[in-house]
Amino acid sequence: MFSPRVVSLVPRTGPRRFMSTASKLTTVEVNDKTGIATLTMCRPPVNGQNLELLLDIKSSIKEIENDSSRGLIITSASPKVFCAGLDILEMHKPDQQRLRAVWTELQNVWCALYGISMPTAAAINGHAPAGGCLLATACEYRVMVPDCRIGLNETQLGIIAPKWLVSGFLNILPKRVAERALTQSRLFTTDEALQEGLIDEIANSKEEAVEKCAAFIGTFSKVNPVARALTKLQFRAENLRQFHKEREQDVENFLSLVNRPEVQKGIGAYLEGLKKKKANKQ
Ligand SMILES: CCCCC/C=C\C/C=C\C=C\CC(=O)SCCNC(=O)CCNC(=O)[C@H](O)C(C)(C)COP(=O)(O)OP(=O)(O)OC[C@H]1O[C@@H](n2cnc3c(N)ncnc32)[C@H](O)[C@@H]1OP(=O)(O)O
Repeated sequence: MFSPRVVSLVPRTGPRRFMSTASKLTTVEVNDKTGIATLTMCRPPVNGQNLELLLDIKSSIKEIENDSSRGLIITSASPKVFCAGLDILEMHKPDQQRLRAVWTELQNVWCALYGISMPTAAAINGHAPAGGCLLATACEYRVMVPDCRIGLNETQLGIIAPKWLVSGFLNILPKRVAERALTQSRLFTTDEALQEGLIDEIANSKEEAVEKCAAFIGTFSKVNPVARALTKLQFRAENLRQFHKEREQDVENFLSLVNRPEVQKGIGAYLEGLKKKKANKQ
């Protein structure tokens, strides 16, 4: 199902690049000068998180961790979308084993990114609803391009986002703002996100966003890396501990929710809506 990764290293002069996986759903490029790794999601058109993309993101994070990079920047190859969240097709009339694997891998990706000790930043070069927002809020810093939307819109879809999925969001926003945003399924515009503190900076292009993320990671150059790492993990340990306690039950909750006939009907209608949107554009 998932082919072994092919790692090809290009010369150490100039930026070093590894093509992360045989399937190329992500790439990892390490800048030799700064030691910062950029993980790019490349599943057109919207980086819908299907099983293969999730497995690939997880492997790339682990690869970056093992390579002892100085920091990790996550971004997207898509021009308008950072990540559209879970691939809805994975949830429509699902194969049960695959559905279980999808949710388990979403958990694994979150856990790997949220719990990594090196500095992390998201260069949000497009829309980031739901699972896209999850990735961005697992990072320590966020830079977003103008005129996009970010947020957790699960409630609108009839889903109660589990605690672990919300914990990054809650690290960033005041509880009151987070509660209102979740209950209203609010997708923040770039300007609103900056105003509320959901993102840290705005950049005019993806390149500028990546540069700003690298500058943030650079601010740690004079900080003891072990002390930094332990301090970060100390802040995140309680959320991770709670997650590990509940992760198995969380998978069962997800499966039982998605399999409910009314939810399947809702997913079908949602997919139709996305298709109609395309037809209206043409
Ligand atoms: C719907 C009910 C779900 C119930 C599930 C029950 C339990 C799940 C529990 C929790 C799950 C939580 C996490 C999640 O991530 S759920 C996913 C939520 N994601 C969204 O709601 C995003 C939907 N997409 C959009 O809003 C827009 O597409 C977007 C703003 C990202 C981009 O807009 P743009 O105008 O650029 O592009 P579109 O024309 O809309 O889309 C292009 C193309 O991509 C397809 N597509 C978009 N999003 C998804 C997706 N999440 N999964 C699969 N496919 C997606 C879209 O249909 C178009 O395809 P095509 O028509 O060109 O073939």
